[in-house]
Amino acid sequence: MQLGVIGLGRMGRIVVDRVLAAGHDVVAFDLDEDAVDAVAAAGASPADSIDDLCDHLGDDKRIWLMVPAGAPVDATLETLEPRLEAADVVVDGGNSNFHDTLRRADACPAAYLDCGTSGGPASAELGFSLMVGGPEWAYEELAPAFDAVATGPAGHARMGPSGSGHYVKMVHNGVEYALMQAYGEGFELLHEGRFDLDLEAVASVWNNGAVIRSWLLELCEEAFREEGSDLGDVADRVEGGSTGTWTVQEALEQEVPLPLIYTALAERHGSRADEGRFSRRLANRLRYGFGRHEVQRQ
Ligand SMILES: NC(=O)C1=CN([C@@H]2O[C@H](COP(=O)(O)OP(=O)(O)OC[C@H]3O[C@@H](n4cnc5c(N)ncnc54)[C@H](O)[C@@H]3O)[C@@H](O)[C@H]2O)C=CC1
Ligand SMILES: O=C(CO)[C@H](O)[C@H](O)COP(=O)(O)O
Repeated sequence: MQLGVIGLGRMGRIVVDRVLAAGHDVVAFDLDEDAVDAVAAAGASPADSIDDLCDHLGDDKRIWLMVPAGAPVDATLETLEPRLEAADVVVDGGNSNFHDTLRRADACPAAYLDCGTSGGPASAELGFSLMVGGPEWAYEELAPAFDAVATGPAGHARMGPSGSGHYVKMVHNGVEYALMQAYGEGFELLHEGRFDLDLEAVASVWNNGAVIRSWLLELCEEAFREEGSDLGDVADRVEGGSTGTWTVQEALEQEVPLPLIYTALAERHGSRADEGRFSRRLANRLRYGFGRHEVQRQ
């Protein structure tokens, strides 16, 4: 198949590389010319505008957006839409708010797939977990691309109609916040408590057979190995927060109590007062582990 990819940052570059590695053709565009040059060197056809990308793709366009959520998605769609028809398919692989997705799917002349993407840049080798919403025929049509970008056929599934993919990813991120908070609190007690412990060794032994082993715990182990048991100069400041806020807002609307996820979100807000809490310093470092988000340092 031939796939157009718009947005070639940390995540879009991986989409391009994995789709090329699976033997498909890629036409790629980004506002950043250096990013376009880099994927051209890797084998993609470069486009110097969205119109140029559409010219390369011809009829039955398949286009994957991997730009930041919010205004960049609307700006991209505004330019794309005059070039789209009902037989075309657009995938939004970013962390868009599902309310925005419902509005966009309704307005888009093409079939619109919302694709929640989990795994982060650290999963370039393994592939991502993809949660897809939208028309079934469009999901089937894009299956070769999903197979390539995900860990394989088991790494993607259609969740339901438009919006459901981003809805499931929003809840996934709420769970991510709560898990980071739980590990952070446990390690904070171990760090502040009555024994002088090697936290890399604790994380390592927990990752070998313990009930609480997980990828996030492997990233805790990596963080202690690279920063030391006291996390060095990693600051008590956790950035991000939009996806957790949406999860809590939706829980309030649905009257479903989510005290753990709310508390984890509130801890992020609290971290902006910089009180030096160990749990938040670990959460700050873990966001680098999975998302390559910049580590805030003291
Ligand atoms: N980094 C992560 O761990 C994950 C990120 N995501 C989501 O994936 C999306 C992309 O994230 P990243 O790759 O991390 O961001 P990034 O900031 O690394 O890359 C974004 C790219 O989009 C380009 N861009 C921005 N506006 C554009 C426009 N109007 N037209 C064309 N290109 C444009 C930028 O030049 C940049 O190269 C976001 O929605 C993010 O929330 C989803 C899962 C994990
Ligand atoms: O989706 C992700 C991981 O699953 C991204 O890393 C996202 O940026 C994390 O959310 P936040 O920025 O709110 O921490």
